[in-house]
Amino acid sequence: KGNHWGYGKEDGPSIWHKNFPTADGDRQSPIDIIPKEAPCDPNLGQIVLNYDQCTSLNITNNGHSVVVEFDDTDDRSVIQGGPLDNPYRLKQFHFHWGGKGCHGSEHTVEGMSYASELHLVHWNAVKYKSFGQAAEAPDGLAVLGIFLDTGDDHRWLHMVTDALYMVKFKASVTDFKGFNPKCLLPSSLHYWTYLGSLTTPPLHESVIWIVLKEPIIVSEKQLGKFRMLLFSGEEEDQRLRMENNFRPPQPLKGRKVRSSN
Ligand SMILES: CN(C)c1nnc([C@H](N)S(N)(=O)=O)s1
Ligand SMILES: [Zn+2]
Repeated sequence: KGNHWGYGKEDGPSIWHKNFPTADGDRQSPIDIIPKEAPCDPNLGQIVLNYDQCTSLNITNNGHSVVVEFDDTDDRSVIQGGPLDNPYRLKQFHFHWGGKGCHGSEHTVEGMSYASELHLVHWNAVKYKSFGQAAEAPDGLAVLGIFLDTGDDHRWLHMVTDALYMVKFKASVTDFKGFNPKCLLPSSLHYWTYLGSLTTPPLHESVIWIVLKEPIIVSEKQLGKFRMLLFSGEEEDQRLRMENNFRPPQPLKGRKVRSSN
């Protein structure tokens, strides 16, 4: 069907342009970040995350990733500062990861990919009335990208991985209250920023990307739990393991990447 897409040979990133022509646009994401070509911009302030009043609602398997959704009916949890002219409301976060032993981040740094990448998706509720409207505006969304590298167990990620068995199948959802994603941040908020897009269809070119330089560390065991998720629904006969749900880097097309100090 027209809006079907996935990460397989027949429906993956190299095919998306057929149903989603924006895939060939001038500000597509992710990209390969080259630090020495991303000069420090002294006008870039620090980013400020006000997540203390955030309200997580549920965790769901949407057939492409595992998503934790938030109550975004008011400005209780926002990101502001840095390249942003307004506060942007937290709507959801999700992950992208690889297969066993393979890397699965979307952004790369000088050609190097990390094991996984966490995206915290925010929208500009000052200028736009809804997420949907913001998602189609050039300054509508702000996505905070955090790399996951492997090493020791992450002390808080278990709160997410312990819930994954409840959302094994596509379209499954379960309550997920009281989770504050502040616990998934690295110690430094230094970042790269550039103008890009959603990395999954419809690939709208509406994202101000803020990619943190410092990865968080999670264990192989914790990452392995993401791979028990399935792309397929409970009623489907094939058991397609959810892994390698990342889009490869896209052409920069003259864009400038800036660095906070
Ligand atoms: C509708 N929302 C919240 C999103 N649509 N596409 C999203 C992509 N997974 S990403 N990676 O955030 O661009 S997130
Ligand atoms: Zn994403």
